[in-house]
Amino acid sequence: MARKPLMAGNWKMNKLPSEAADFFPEFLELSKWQKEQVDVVFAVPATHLDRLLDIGEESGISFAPQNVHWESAGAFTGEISIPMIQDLGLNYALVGHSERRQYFAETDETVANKVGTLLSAKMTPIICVGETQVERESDKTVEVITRQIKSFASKLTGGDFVVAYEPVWAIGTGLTASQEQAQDVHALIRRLLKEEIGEQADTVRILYGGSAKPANISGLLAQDDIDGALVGGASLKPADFAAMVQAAMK
Ligand SMILES: O=C(CO)COP(=O)(O)O
Repeated sequence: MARKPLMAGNWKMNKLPSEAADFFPEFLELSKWQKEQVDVVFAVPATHLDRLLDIGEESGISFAPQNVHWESAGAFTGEISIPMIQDLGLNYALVGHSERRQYFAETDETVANKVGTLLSAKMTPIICVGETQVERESDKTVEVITRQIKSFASKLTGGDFVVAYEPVWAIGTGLTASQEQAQDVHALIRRLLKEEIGEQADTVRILYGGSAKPANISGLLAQDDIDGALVGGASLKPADFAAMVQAAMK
């Protein structure tokens, strides 16, 4: 099953709104990105989204928030709703990033609620899962990934979604999962999805994240069940992310 690769950058809490637009001319020039071949999404701070709409329109790059709330409106100080994101004309949203789970008390249940509301709104969640170092070392990887996938499975009632496998021990550490380690978990995720949604699981894009960079991206993308990457640090540098998008076009 040929799945169109998706290369996503996650800027996390980096760059100022006034600096954000400067990134894209250089990225587009260096990458020679062909949008028919690869989808490109940047998850940026919410303060940047409005300023980037024109760039999205002209280039075909999709922009996304790094988090959303599952309720449509109400007394949730500091939160951003899915209708607000949709009102900007955006389609993707990152949910369940391990930094949200670790530092902001995001749980399997809140992730599932966000997935449900995004799919009801016909948006495309990019749902992050991944085990910690302690969990991997105690042979709990399969158990943790299974729990995380099953926690939102009941919300998968149609619509497009993306899963990002991000082993927590590989994020920002310079440690990348080996191609084989990553492929094993991606294949597990697809098997679990198949149990829930049947053959549609073959169309779901599963991204790898965790110290992905120009030097290791081709090997990762060559794996059967790795359909792209969710890139942190290397997505802040136009030349690095351009090289990674090029790798996905080959
Ligand atoms: O968390 C990540 C992307 O969401 C990965 O970050 P790094 O690519 O910096 O390891």
